[in-house]
Amino acid sequence: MSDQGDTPSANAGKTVIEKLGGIRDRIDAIDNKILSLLSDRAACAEEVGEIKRGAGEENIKFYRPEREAQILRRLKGLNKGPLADERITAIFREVISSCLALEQQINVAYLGPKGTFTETAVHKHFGQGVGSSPFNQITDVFREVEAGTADYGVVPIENSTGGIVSHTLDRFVSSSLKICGEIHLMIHQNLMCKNQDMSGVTRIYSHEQSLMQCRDWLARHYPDVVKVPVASNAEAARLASEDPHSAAIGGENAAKQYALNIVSPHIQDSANNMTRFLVIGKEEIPASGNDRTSLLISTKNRAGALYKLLEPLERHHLDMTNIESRPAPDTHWGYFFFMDIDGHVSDADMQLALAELEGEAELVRVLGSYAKAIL
Ligand SMILES: O=C(O)C(=O)C[C@]1(C(=O)O)C=C[C@@H](O)C=C1
Repeated sequence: MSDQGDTPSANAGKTVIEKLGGIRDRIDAIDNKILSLLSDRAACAEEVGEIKRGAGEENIKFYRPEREAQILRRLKGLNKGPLADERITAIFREVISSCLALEQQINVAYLGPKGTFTETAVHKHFGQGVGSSPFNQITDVFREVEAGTADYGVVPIENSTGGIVSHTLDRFVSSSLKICGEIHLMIHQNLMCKNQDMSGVTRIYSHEQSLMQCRDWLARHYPDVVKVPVASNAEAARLASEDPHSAAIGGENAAKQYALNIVSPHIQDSANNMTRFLVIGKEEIPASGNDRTSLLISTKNRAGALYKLLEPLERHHLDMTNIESRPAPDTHWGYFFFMDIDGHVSDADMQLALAELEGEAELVRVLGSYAKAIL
């Protein structure tokens, strides 16, 4: 069959079956090429793994998030469609994840239980090739990584509707772990129950953040149904799976996990409901070319203290994208500030600003420099 075998003119007069047959032949030939190229790529990854192992250096890293970010960014830039950037990124994420698994199996601890948005974030960032284990508390995720039982951890840090996750911020104060990456996940909330519809349902379970994200929709559609906050959306789904008079709000994963029917999809009040997650680990990540740096700074509670912290950033033209303050109860310092700044800690202007900040603050700790989320 020629390459042009199924062009409109070549297809004229053919039956639908014949036309489809021609295109399917082409798809089969393309799949054969993709398979062969995937095998070549996987063999390269095996070679990379051998070189890394052979280098004999302690702490050599198989997982290289900055390199992964560069690959995905480059391919996203080259993509001309018709597949959306998001799909191309997801496909190549899986390819890289499977290649990494040939080099080394890595384990990721996350805020569970199974079926939460954090689990979805783990696989959005690491693909399906990693091992993942759920833990009930944010502090448990930190502990697993600190103890070396898990290589990395994933925890939520902020939601565009619900705001900051203070447990995560506070835990950095007592931890020496680094931030190795960030994940942005669009959050779609769904109403789900055991039956095909909501008749007979008298209560709706969900995490309080999710209830908040759907507050207006719930007030419009189910003003008289009792809303019950529980520890996680997955727990809500579990409860709804055991009681036909209950429903739950959560992600598709939670519905799948507990075999519930989604009776109303995408019920969150804001179309741009996004949660940001952090990847935590033990190492510092080299620059990828488009990075963010997170700082933990403590200062005495005196007039103008915050202004003094911001001055060095302005002097060195650094963009601060986020700042959060938290009280520091057991110290004489007064406040901790968590800042996100565009750039990498190895950049010259960042180094100058950090040196000046150290002169102003009681404590300046770089929590990590890491590639910005790709999509
Ligand atoms: O370039 C490397 O260091 C690799 O290990 C290869 C590879 C890849 O498949 O492209 C795999 C895992 C790393 O996290 C980054 C990239």
